[in-house]
Amino acid sequence: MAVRTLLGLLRPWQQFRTTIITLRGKTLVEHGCARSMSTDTTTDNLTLSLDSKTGIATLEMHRKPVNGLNLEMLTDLNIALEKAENEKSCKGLVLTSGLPKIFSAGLDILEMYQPKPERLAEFWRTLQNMWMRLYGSRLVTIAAIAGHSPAGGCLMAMSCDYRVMATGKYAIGLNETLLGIVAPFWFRDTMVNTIGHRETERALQLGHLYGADEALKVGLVDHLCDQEEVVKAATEEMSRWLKVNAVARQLSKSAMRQATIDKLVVRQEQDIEDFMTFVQRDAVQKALGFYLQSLREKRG
Ligand SMILES: CCCCC/C=C\CCCC/C=C/C(=O)SCCNC(=O)CCNC(=O)[C@H](O)C(C)(C)COP(=O)(O)OP(=O)(O)OC[C@H]1O[C@@H](n2cnc3c(N)ncnc32)[C@H](O)[C@@H]1OP(=O)(O)O
Repeated sequence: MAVRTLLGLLRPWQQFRTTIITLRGKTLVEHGCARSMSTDTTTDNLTLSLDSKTGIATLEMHRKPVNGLNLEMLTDLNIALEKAENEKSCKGLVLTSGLPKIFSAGLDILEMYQPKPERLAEFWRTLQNMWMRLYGSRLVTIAAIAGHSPAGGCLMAMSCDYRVMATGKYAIGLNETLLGIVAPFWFRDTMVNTIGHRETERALQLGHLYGADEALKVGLVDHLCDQEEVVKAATEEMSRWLKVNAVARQLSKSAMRQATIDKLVVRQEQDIEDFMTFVQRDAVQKALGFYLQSLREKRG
C-alpha cells in the first residue's frame, strides 16, 4: 500500500520504463509502468499486455502462419504466463490470437517430424510445463477463440477456466488420431475434466473436431458470439469471475485441478520417454509425413 502511494507521487514520465531483454538469441522489448507495476512484453510469437485499471492481462499469440506451437513459441508462452502469474496486480488473463481465423493449429508438426532427439525432449518438457502453468494458474483464465483450435490448440483452450468461441466455420477438438498419433494422458484428462468421460472417449477415438454449435452443446466451449466480439465477451465474463473472493476461488480451482496436474508431475520424465519412443517409431514418422503432405496439397 505504502509502495503504491509513493509510486502515485511520481510524475507520469517517471512511471514508465523500457527494458530490452535478450532471450535465446531473441529480443524481448518491455514497456513497464511503475504506477501499475505492469509489464508488457512483445516477442516474435506473442504479446502480453496488462490493463492496470482492471488487472486483466491479454496474451495474444501471433506466430505465423497458424500459431503452431514450436519450442520457441512454447518458451515464450511459459515466460509470459510466469510473468502474468508473478505480477501481483494481475488477476485474470485472456488468451487469444492475433491471427485471422486461427486460435492455434496445435503443436508444430515439424517439431515431431524427423526430429533431433535432444530438441524433441526439450520441446515436450516445455509443452508439459506450459500446460501445468496454464491449467494450474492462480489467475482467472479465459480463452477467446476466434478461429480453428485443433489438438494442442484445444488443449490450451481447455486449460482455461472458460471458453468463448466465435460462431462460424471453425473447428475445435483433439484430432490426434487423424494424424496417426495418440493424445497423451494429460491431454485426455483435461478433456475428461471438461466434457466428461463418455464424450471424450468418443471424440478421442474419432479424432472429432467440433463445430462451434456442437462444442457449445457438449460443454467444450461455454459461450458463442460474433467473431469480432470474442475478446470483449471474454473480458465481460472475466469481470463476473473477478467479483468472487479470490482465495476461495483459487482454492476451489486447485481442489478440482491439482490431482490432474500431480499425475503429470510424478510421471514427467516417463512421459517424455514415452513421447520420444512413440514419435520416433517408423510408422508414426510415416503417418506424420503423410499428414504434412496432405496439408501442403490442400493448398494446391
Ligand atoms: C502411447 C504414448 C503416447 C505418447 C504421446 C505420443 C504422441 C504425441 C502426441 C502429440 C499430441 C499432438 C498434438 C498436436 O497438436 S498435433 C497438431 C495437430 N494440428 C492439426 O492437425 C492442424 C493441422 N492444420 C490444419 O488443419 C489447418 O492448417 C488449419 C489449422 C485448419 C488452418 O487452415 P488454413 O488456414 O487453410 O491454413 P493451411 O492449412 O493452408 O496452413 C498454412 C500452413 O501452415 C502449415 N501448418 C498447419 N498446421 C500446422 C501444424 N500443426 N504444424 C506445422 N505446420 C502446420 C500448413 O502445412 C501450411 O504450410 P505451407 O504454407 O508450407 O503449405
